[in-house]
Amino acid sequence: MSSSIHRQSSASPLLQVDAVNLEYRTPQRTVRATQDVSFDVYPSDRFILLGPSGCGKSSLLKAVGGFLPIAGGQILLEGTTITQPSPDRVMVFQEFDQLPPWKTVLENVMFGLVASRKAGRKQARETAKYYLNKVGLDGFADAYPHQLSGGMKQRVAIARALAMQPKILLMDEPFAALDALTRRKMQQELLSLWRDAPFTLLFVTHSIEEALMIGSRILLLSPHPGRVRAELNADQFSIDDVSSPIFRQSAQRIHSLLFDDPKHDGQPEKTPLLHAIG
Ligand SMILES: Nc1ncnc2c1ncn2[C@@H]1O[C@H](COP(=O)(O)OP(=O)(O)OP(=O)(O)O)[C@@H](O)[C@H]1O
Repeated sequence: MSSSIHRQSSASPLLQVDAVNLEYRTPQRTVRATQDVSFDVYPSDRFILLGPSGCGKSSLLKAVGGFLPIAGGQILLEGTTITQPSPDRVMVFQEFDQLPPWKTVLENVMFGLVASRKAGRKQARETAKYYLNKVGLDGFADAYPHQLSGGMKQRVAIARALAMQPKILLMDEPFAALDALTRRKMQQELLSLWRDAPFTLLFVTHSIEEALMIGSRILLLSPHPGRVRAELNADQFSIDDVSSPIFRQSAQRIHSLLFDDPKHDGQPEKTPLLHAIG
């Protein structure tokens, strides 16, 4: 896989998240979800947001998706401020019920293309078939979501997202509800899809192992409210390395960066730490 370090020297960032504060306001109180979070995502990055539960990973993804207004800072896609959802940012969620159950698998994948007028019905059908084939589901085009396993439903959600050819694919713990074997298979399949035709991925997980396997770059966030702890290059690992000593050492190092460094506790990072791991 190509290194994002080289891309960074030649390409402009696709996505710029600049000193972003996110808040949830209720009549009783305001919850600060992230504080001064900054990062850049370059074309074809597999960029991971990694941190403990409640550090604001999903909130950041929602803000990039245009579903959550920001309380401070700015988010730019190709230099333009994100203010609302758009088909150029498509989200895949953890939940298996993200597919309308009354539509067949094929109709589910076609739907966004037709609704957004990216394609007419005929072309949407062809594109949908192409991506269903890519995720190994061409035999299930006429099935309904309730006839599929959890892994198959996630494959449909991925096919539906890729069919839209978004500028950036947003994935919120998409494999977290799967059993361990299916999860590993889906991770492999996602990387294989990326190798076939690289896309830009912003992927949320709280699994250090998954971050190292999937990511080319990893942003570590501190516990609630999320602040940047460090940014890592992680392009050197493949799924086959998962049992290797160097992989284990890197996972341990990330664990320490996330949880063991007392000098960062409660202190917002002024400058994200840049590390190369491995
Ligand atoms: N709708 C909401 N209303 C109020 N507070 C919220 C809401 N959604 C999230 N929060 C709060 O914002 C903070 C960040 O939540 P978020 O879901 O973004 O974290 P996360 O890192 O994705 O967590 P997890 O890994 O558990 O999904 C948490 O303190 C959470 O309680």
